[in-house]
Amino acid sequence: MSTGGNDAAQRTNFLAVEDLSVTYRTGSGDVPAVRGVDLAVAPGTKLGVAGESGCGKSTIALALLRLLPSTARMSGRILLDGEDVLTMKWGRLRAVRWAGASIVFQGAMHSLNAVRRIGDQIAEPILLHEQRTPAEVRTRVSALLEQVGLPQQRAAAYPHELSGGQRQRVMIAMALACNPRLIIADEPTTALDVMIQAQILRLISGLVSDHGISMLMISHDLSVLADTCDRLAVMYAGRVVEEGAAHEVFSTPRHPYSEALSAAFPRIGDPASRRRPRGLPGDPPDPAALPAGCSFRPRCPAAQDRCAETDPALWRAGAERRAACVHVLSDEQAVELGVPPAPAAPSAAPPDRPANGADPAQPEEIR
Ligand SMILES: Nc1ncnc2c1ncn2[C@@H]1O[C@H](COP(=O)(O)OP(=O)(O)OP(=O)(O)O)[C@@H](O)[C@H]1O
Repeated sequence: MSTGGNDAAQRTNFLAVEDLSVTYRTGSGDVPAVRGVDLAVAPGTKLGVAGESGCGKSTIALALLRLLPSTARMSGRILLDGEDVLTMKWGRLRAVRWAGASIVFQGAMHSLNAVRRIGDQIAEPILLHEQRTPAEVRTRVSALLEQVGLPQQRAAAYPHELSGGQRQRVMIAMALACNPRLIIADEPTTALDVMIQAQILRLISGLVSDHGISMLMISHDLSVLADTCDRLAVMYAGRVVEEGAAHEVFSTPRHPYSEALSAAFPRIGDPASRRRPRGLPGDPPDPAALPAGCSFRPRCPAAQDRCAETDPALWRAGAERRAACVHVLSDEQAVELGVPPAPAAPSAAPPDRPANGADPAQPEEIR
C-alpha cells in the first residue's frame, strides 16, 4: 500500500517511510503492530498521524529513530533526507538523533530526569552534538527557554517545580536544541488540560513553521491534527486507511473509520462542532488475530459481504487522496482490481453516510 506518490515526489520528501512493518516478538506470539505503512513529509510541512490507542502510532514514532525495544523486528525503509535510518551505522544514527530529527514524547514528567536541573537537561544534546564553550551553551539554553515562553531563570529549576505545561515547553526546547530538520511530536499534549493543550499546540506549530522544520504529529484527536497539520494519515490496526489534505480528510472523510474519528472529535469553533460528539462502538482488533478481509469490517456501519473477502489497498479517492475501502471504487474499478462488485441494494448505510448511520442533512444539534 502506498501514500507516497511518485519517485520524484519521494526524492523531495524530507521523510519518506516506505512499506514499514514492525512486529513485536512476545512470549505469546508475534504482534504485527505496523503493517506496510508508507508516509511522506515534504520539507517544512506537517503530517498528522491519527488513530485509536493501539493502532501503531507510537511504534512508528519510535521506529523513525530506531528507539524500539530489541523485541521489535522492522522491515521496509525510513528515508531521512534520502538516508535509510534502518541501515545506518550506530555513529551516524547518534548524529541524526537530535540534530536530524528529534522527538517530543507524551508525558514530560516521565521523559525528564527528576533530579537534574532543566537547564542542564536542555544543554545535554547541545554538548553531545556541538563543539561549544560552556558560555555559548548557557546562552543557547537561555535563548531556547525564551523561544518556548519560559523565563531564562527557570534553567535552575527541577522538573517538579514546573507545571505540566511548563514541563512540556522544556521538552519542546530540548527537541529544538540542535536545530533538527524534523520534529516528531507523539501526543505532545495528552496529559495537559484543554486550555494548556491549545497553547502548547500553537507553540509547537508556530515554532516549526518559523524555523522551516518538518513535523510528524501523532494524536488520537483528528480535529487537533486538522487544525495543526497540512496532511493527515489515518491509521487503523497497524495500517494507513486514509491519507490526504488535513482539512479534507477531517471535513469530508472517505473511509468510514476516518468518518467515525471525525465525528468523535468535532472541531472547536466550527459550526459542525454544534453536533454532539459521537463515539465509535466496539474495540480495535487484536493485532495478533485480525479479522479476514478489511480489519475495520466488524465495526463498520457500511460493511458489505464483499468486505470479508477483500483486504483493501490504499486506492485513489480524489486528487492527492487515498482510502483503503471498497466504497471508493467504481464498479468498473472493482472489476479491474478483481474486487467483488457492490451488491445491487445496499445491505447497510450508504457509504456517504456518517459512521452511525445518521442523515448528514439532519445534524444532531446540542440544545
Ligand atoms: N513492546 C511491545 N511488545 C509487544 N507488543 C507491543 C509493544 N509495544 C506496543 N505493542 C503493541 O503494538 C500495538 C501498537 O502499539 P502502539 O503503542 O504503537 O499504538 P498507539 O497507537 O501508539 O497506542 P497509544 O496511543 O495507546 O500509545 C498494540 O497492540 C500494542 O499492544
